[in-house]
Amino acid sequence: MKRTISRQELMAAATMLAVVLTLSLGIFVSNRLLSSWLVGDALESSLRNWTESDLRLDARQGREPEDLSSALLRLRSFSQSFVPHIAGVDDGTLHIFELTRFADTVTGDLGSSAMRAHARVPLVDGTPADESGSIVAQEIPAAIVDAGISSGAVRHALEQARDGGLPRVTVFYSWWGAAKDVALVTVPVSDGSTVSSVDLLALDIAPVLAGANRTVLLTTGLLAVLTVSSALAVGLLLWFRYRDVVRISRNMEFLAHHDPLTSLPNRALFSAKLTEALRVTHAKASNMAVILIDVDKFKSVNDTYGHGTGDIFLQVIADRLRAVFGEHLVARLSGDEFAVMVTSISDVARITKLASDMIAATKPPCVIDGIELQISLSMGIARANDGNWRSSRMLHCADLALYRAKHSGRSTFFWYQPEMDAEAQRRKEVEAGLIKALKYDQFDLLYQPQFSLHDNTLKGYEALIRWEHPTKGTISPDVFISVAEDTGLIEDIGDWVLRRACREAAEWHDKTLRVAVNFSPAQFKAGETQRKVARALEESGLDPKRLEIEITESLLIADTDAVVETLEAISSMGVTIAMDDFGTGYSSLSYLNRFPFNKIKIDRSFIKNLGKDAGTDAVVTSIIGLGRSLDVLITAEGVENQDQVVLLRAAGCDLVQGYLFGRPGAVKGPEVIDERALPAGLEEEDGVREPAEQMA
Ligand SMILES: Nc1nc2c(ncn2[C@@H]2O[C@H](COP(=O)(O)OP(=O)(O)OP(=O)(O)O)[C@@H](O)[C@H]2O)c(=O)[nH]1
Repeated sequence: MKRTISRQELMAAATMLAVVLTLSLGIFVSNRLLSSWLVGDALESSLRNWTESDLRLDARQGREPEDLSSALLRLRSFSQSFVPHIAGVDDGTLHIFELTRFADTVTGDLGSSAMRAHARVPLVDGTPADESGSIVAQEIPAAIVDAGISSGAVRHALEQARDGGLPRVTVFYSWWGAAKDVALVTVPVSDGSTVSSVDLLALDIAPVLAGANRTVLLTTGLLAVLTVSSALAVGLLLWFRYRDVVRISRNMEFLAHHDPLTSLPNRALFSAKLTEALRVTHAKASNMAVILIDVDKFKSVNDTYGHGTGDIFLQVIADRLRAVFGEHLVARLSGDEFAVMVTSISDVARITKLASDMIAATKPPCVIDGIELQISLSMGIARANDGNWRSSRMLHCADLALYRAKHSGRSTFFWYQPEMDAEAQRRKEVEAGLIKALKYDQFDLLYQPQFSLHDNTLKGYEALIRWEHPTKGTISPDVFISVAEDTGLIEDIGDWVLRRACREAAEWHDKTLRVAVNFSPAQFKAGETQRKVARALEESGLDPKRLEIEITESLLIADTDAVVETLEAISSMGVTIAMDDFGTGYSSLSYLNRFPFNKIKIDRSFIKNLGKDAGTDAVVTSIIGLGRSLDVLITAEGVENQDQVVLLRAAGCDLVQGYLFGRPGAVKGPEVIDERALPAGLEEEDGVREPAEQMA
């Protein structure tokens, strides 16, 4: 398969090439410089250091020229004053003498075989150079060339010497920068005004080189080691950097498509895969499904145990999802929302089985830092069974099914059904209607009386909201409160109820009657709610003792200090705090410890079965007993017949509320219970249930 070279690979190759070139250049330059310094410079400076005193003219005239070579073998240095000394003296004898003398004094170091050749090259009279600038001399002596010096080098040396001046040493270098073992000494011989000839000495400088080369080799080796190790270090650094860059870009790539907390694919990746899978499904005319999963009451885990525990909780849930849906694509879409794409299974029964398995997998509790947390998941499933499905539609349909699961008691799953679209549409309309209702003041309050069973007197009313729709008539809170909670409109609606109830109660004729107002957990804002209560009291002038706030225990599931502090602040104003729907929650008794309630309202589901079921009787009796021992008033709601009243009174219940005593309506004057007037066994009329008495 043809592979293209990546930019990084090109860069690496270029870097390696640069390193090799730098290395070679470094070795060459170091060799050259060192050789030049150790050999050439040393020899030349020896020449220059030669002093007149070294050249004492204790003439031994007549010495044979052939002695010259042995004398020269001892060549050590030349003197600047060498040339002047020979100037003007008989060329042959004195010059030989001088050289001999010179050799006698300075050649000790080079050894007996140092002189490879010597020759004198007379320059052509007056015309040292031809038109081309080359030296015109007699033939280049063969002995010098044979000694290993090229004729070009000799010619060059002659050219330099023809201007006179000092003797000169030329050292030759190999291609890789090391000095060759032969050097050329050129000595201009002057007759006073012009250089008449040049003496050439080819010297074997191997002994000099032997020492120098050792140093050169050592230094070169050192340099090579340094260069190689620097190159390796640079290479290593470059490699680490490259590896980091690759790792970072891989991490970035991973993070762009995955959730860092659970390492599951994120929404972007899930949507892309879903789109692709739908395309394939369409092409193959097959089926696929999406399961949308939401953690139930996850906010309370965060609120109760902190976000750290919440994070671990999410990781545990992700692990359980992986365990059950291992073969399928599991993703975390947002906070506590996950999704699974099921492509390999298409029949409804098997997908349903998967969902049931997942619910079963939530049963074992999750233990985090010794805290046992129960996992509860709600799921919505949508299946694409034709080519018209788009990813957004799939997710939307699964979401509708999830909504149904959430509002059907949670910890369950629902399949998407086409009628859910109509339900979603209805909720949208309700939402739009609620916005208008707030704007055009379409809400109204009805009041349901609460009587004391001790003295049969009216003690107060519970305020219940109604929506007087201009075209649809009266709408029960059952229809719109859940929409208001889902959309956040509950805050404005709750505010309206509180202010209106306070204002109207302040105007009641009987200033001893209390008014009870329901607070949805969705409208309760720690730190803010007490300010709203204070403002409503201030605006209305209602005595705080006449106001009662009813909350449900779900508010206390999130047992944050802030919630308790807010309740305490409201209580300290003199307002009564009642726990509504007692007995329907998770572990009701534990919540009574968290805040000192003034009143507990037994949920109507218990009262309904009172006298019919021994177990319910026992629960109601014990709740009333609990109220007594805690010194908390007990109200029974949903009282509909006299048998219930008899049993409640026998158990010691303090207050009653229900159709038997009055439907939600307008406030009347002072009332007492006329038990003789009460119809025995009053039931719900026309199958219409008593509207929810709270906004939750
Ligand atoms: N610990 C933690 N919490 C998160 C994270 N992302 C979102 N959340 C919280 O998750 C909560 C999700 O809230 P909801 O789904 O609206 O509330 P819920 O309590 O699960 O309510 P239901 O879904 O109706 O059962 C919010 O409180 C977010 O602050 C996260 O990464 N870690």
